[in-house]
Amino acid sequence: MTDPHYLRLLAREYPNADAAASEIINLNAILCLPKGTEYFFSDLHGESEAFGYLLNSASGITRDKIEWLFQKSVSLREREELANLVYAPEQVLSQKDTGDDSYCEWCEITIYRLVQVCKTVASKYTRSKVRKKMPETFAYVIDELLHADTEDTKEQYYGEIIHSITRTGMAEKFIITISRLIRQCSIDMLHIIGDIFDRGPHADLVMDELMGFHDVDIEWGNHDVSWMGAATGNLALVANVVRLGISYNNFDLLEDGYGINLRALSMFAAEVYQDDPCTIFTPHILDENTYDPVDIPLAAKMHKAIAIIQFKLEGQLIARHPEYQMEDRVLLDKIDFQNGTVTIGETTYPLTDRLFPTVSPEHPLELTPAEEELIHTLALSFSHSEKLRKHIRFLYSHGSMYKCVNSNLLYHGCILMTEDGEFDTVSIGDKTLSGKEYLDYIDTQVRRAYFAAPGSEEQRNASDFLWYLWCGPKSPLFGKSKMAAFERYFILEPETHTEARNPYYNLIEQRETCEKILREFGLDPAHSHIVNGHVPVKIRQGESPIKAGGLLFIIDGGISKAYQKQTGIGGYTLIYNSHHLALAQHKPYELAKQDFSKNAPTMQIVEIMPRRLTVGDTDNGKQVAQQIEELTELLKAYRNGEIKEK
Ligand SMILES: O=P(O)(O)OC[C@H]1O[C@](O)(COP(=O)(O)O)[C@@H](O)[C@@H]1O
Ligand SMILES: [Mn+2]
Repeated sequence: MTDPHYLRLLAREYPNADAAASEIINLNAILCLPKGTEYFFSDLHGESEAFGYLLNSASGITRDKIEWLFQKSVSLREREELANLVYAPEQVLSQKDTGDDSYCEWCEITIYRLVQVCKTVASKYTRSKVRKKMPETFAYVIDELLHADTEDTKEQYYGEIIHSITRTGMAEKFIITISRLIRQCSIDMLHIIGDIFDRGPHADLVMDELMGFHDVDIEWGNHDVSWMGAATGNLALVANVVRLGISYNNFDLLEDGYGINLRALSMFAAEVYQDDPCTIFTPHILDENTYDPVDIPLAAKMHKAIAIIQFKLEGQLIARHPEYQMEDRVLLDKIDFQNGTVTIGETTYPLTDRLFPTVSPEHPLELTPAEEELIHTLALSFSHSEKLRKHIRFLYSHGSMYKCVNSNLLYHGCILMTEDGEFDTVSIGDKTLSGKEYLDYIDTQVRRAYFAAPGSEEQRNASDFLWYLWCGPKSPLFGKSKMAAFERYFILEPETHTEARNPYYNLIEQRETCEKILREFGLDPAHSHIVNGHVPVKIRQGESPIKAGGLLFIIDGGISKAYQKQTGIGGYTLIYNSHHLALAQHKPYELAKQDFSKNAPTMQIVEIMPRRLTVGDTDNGKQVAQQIEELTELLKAYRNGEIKEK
């Protein structure tokens, strides 16, 4: 029974029985439409070009539609061109000879074909939903073209519209617009399961793309919270993102993308480490910088300078938070500067680099005055970056620790577990949290770091907690026993580099574990799945992204170039449409872009739906059904006179 007060509010929008009844009819029609296509990504790691391509090609969804429509009537070469046009219209158009006699004819035929493709992809949506996706300029024309039927008179009308588009010199603009609409209709919802940032060259462009997308949610990854923490002024995280950025040669992103001024750091590093080659700090060069080509030996010095600052700041942060129980992660104070060794636990190891001009053996965690000034200058640069502010805001407004959507549970890292398959517990104050409750608690803290009064104790603690989420042993975003950054720089012995994964990663091979997790989040294991990112699936070593007989998918397949050696592929995407759930395995983008048609993704249908799913089967459908119920009550209230019609 709907609250009468609410019914009165509803009556303002639907002032009489006819209005309520016609909305009920509309909503019922929506429930019968096929469910829209959901598209899942994870671990984009700044690979904006590869992402753009995967997004625009929708893992071949559009190509399939083109095949279905034109296989018998259009040559393969032209079908390829049409698909490429939908993915990257500007690029294809720029290669056309506009002076050619047949150019106008090509435009008209192309527009005609694009309209057919658009009709097919838009057929899943109501007219009004498609209209909302249309840019104003061509909204009326596209609407007419999509809904003109093919009787003779209409055919003429149709031809006339296309003709006048080319005659008025608007063909290119129209092609770009309708291609975009096709792309937008191919994907109804986009889910990004964390780690947009770090390693690859342009997380900023990935964020721009996401912000322009009509329906997107983000499940935060450990790299994302690290940037969120840097933006909220956490100095250890400022150092961390700068260190990772330099170590992957992401100068374009830092300086040009976000306007982070690295001049002070480069001057400091050049001076302090002038005679030190800083060899072990040589950055990985996966991509060249366009705007900020950097001198590699200088970048190595900057890398070392910021790494040392980070280790000091982390030591201070750990001291501020005994509850994190991470004292064993402070290693600068375990160095024997005279002998050039470090002692971890019972074992003493020689250091690969013994030059620490800024570390005082008596107070190893203290920043020098110059380091202090430097890190504050950098932090200021982060908080002043308008672009970064917009992107972080979006991570907050569209992001969360996890999401349950259409019977799928999405999160980046893991749900902490003990060896014997129980949810691991964490003590926070006088509470003991685990599973969903712990994730909810974290979600609140992450928001507090951004929204609490700047500089308040509450805000500073929450912001330090973002650092814990980056690398703490009980961080479900990290899911490993320790972050061995210090060891990987300074110690050769590989056993010190091991970061033990949480038992979760073995346990998810069993159905039982995944069922338990799904139930914890209120989902029925018989109809639900978990989608997870974070750990690259080592296909070369026989690992599979499909766990527990298809209850869980790990879709970190190496869109990030840094991981392609391990995974052997260019990443996974998951597609959930009205017919099935499918896993697309992509070729590395560098290879794919040499010839897209020969390097199409391999699709594996992992689950076929028992019948074609409709909007009525989705979460959104449940809301629509609820609205129908409320409107039906309103209608009743109008009819029995409880509420007066207007
Ligand atoms: O190889 P890099 O870039 O130094 O990064 C290694 C670090 O990244 C991590 O793998 C975390 O990043 P991911 O979330 O991408 O796995 C740490 O466990 C590890 O210490
Ligand atoms: Mn991760």
